Amino acid sequence: MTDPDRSSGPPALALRGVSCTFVARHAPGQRYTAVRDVDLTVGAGEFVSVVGPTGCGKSTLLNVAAGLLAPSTGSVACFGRPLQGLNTRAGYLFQAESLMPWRTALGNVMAGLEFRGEPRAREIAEAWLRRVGLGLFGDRYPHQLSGGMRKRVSLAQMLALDPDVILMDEPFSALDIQTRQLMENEVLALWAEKRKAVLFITHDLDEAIAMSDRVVVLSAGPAARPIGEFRIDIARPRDVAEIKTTPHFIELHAAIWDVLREEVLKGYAQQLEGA
Ligand SMILES: Nc1ncnc2c1ncn2[C@@H]1O[C@H](COP(=O)(O)OP(=O)(O)OP(=O)(O)O)[C@@H](O)[C@H]1O
Repeated sequence: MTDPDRSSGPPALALRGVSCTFVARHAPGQRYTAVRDVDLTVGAGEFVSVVGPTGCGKSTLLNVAAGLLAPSTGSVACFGRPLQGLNTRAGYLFQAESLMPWRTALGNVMAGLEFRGEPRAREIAEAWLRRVGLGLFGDRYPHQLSGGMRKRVSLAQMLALDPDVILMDEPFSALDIQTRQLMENEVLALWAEKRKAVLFITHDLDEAIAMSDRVVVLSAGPAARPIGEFRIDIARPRDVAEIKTTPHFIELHAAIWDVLREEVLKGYAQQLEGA
């Protein structure tokens, strides 16, 4: 297995000195700095999670990496090239449902491939549906599938396009715990095959540790920034449910929670003030 530290070449993603300022939601004349001066890299083949209190700016950073949001200051590079507009080397998986309700599962997985003009769109989409365990469900519409199945279709849709960088924003948070653990294991198994760079956003520390090579902790906002970084030296392949009871996992959890706890309390207090 390749050690991401030893991979040569530029990182898959490099955010340098990134700040994002918005018009404040509750005070339109004022500006709100969500994140300030953030340096964040994801090496080629590396799985990096960002955790932080609610509203600290995790999704903002992901949107910057996706090219959906231009930072107010700072720069973003993907494999050494400055990002201009959408990050075309990245694939996304978001928390929200993203399937087209008027297309079947197969039709949804085929959509991006067709858009690209891929002549083997159907064949590739069928193969990916089988890979995510939905080979027999290609003709179902999203409303005829369970939440977990819909998430699998979204995963197949994203992976079928073979992105070099995968961006995930709390993709499994709406799923029940058993489905969630199955999906996490499946994502890890698929990831292990190709070792694409992953930037994974979650507020769930257990999930972050279980999945990642590295966990970055963001401070509470405003002007959130990374305040801790932890290498997760747990052997792979991992079973996300099983490793949570191992002494090393518990040790890592305690060390990261030690940094995160105060920020979570700050974030929670801010949320109550804003309510
Ligand atoms: N377009 C915008 N306009 C104004 N404020 C914004 C905008 N986007 C984000 N914000 C603010 O920036 C801060 C960071 O938001 P963001 O969604 O990145 O946080 P998060 O850490 O992903 O939150 P959560 O954990 O709740 O998903 C929040 O206070 C949010 O209200």
